[in-house]
Amino acid sequence: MSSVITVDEHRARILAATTRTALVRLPLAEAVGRVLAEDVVSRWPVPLFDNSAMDGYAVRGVDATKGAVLRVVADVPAGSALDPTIGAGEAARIMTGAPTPSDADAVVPLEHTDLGTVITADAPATITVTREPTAGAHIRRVGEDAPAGAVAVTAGTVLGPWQLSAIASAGHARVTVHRAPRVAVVSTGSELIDPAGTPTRGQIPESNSVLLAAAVRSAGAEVVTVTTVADDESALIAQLVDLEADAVILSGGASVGAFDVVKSVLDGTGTIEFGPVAMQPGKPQGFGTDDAGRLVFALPGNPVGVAVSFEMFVRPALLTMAGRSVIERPRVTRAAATGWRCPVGRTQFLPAVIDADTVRPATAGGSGSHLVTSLALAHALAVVPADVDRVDEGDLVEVMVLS
Ligand SMILES: Nc1nc2c(c(=O)[nH]1)N[C@H]1C(S)=C(S)[C@@H](COP(=O)(O)OP(=O)(O)OC[C@H]3O[C@@H](n4cnc5c(N)ncnc54)[C@H](O)[C@@H]3O)O[C@H]1N2
Ligand code: MOO
Repeated sequence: MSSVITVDEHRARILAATTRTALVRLPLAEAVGRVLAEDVVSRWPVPLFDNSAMDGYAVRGVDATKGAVLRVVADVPAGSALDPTIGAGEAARIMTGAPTPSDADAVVPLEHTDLGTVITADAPATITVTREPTAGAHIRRVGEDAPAGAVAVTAGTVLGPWQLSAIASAGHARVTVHRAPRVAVVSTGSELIDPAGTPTRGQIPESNSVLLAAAVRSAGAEVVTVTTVADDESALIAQLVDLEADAVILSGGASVGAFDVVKSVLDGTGTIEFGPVAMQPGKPQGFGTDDAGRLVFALPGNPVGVAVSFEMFVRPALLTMAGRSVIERPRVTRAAATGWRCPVGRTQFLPAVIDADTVRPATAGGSGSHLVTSLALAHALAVVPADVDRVDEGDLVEVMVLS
């Protein structure tokens, strides 16, 4: 893969090699962010039974005229299995969520009685109705949300808090989902030190693994290891042996430098190939499947290149592995608030700031792949085609929205 290929070609190659993870049964508490693999069918109607939407009194509507005095003959708290008989001129005190007695056809809220919301341990002997209920008032009917046997959540849905709540209500404590992809992050470079360290000449704080691990987690995948290794072939090989991962993301050492060990160690292993992709930043890329079947992404070391490469190549693959069908970021069109230069022959991905109408570079320094601080300001990537050499103020620009 030494001739230049396009971003789309590289992506297609990656996605062709990407398969979904195995199915697992997970308790609901562990399933947030996972993709549901099969429809979840409600075991019962939702709500399960007619119940009160208010704290108040279950009544026969015909009796509950304004000013009527009703005898309170029963007390029905939530969780009660009681189904008291309610005769003419009678009522049952009832709490929100409690099953409405079969004889009742309306609920009078506490506020619509002479006693108001003053609560006593025991139900009062009588109440006076101060506002007449409409027919069926404040009764939540069995199955009005969903009938028994209905599909509560469909296969393919990404499980968030609301979906998990619907599944629990449908009577299921576990779900069948695609297992979270397991990802190892390996930064390479003899110049890298811990961010809390004191750099001597030539050293810099290691930031790519911080970005990648956070990005992997944001994409709903699991980070199994995060390591930094020097530009040393045997150290890198030792690091890669026995990695329990579906995918390995490396940064640095992907280009043509004398000490680019990632390329020298991995090029030709399994299906892994290195070569330039017509993009800026992120030109030197390596990708393939290693002998253990793991997807290997060898990203260039420059931090903005790492950020862009993750967005364009790694994230879509991780989402595909996790069973997602939507793997693209939304794209919008905005007018450039200012002009900037673009590299001819490479699609430009520029960290950008957008508002309702405009897009502008996140940094005044242009699109350099080393401008790591610009990433903190950006929440979008401006995408400028390879044949454009500059964007002028007012030009319409396509933008990927990242958050
Ligand atoms: N003669 C040529 N030189 C370069 C070419 C080329 O085509 N011919 N391509 C340039 C481009 S474009 C890129 S991008 C870089 C990519 O090089 P590598 O993938 O080998 O990356 P490194 O050299 O290891 O690092 C580049 C840069 O990023 C810094 N870095 C690396 N890792 C980290 C990290 N974990 N945290 C923070 N910063 C990191 C590193 O110090 C370098 O400054 O090659 C060009 N050269
Ligand atoms: O492709 Mo490199 O990331 O432009 O500097």
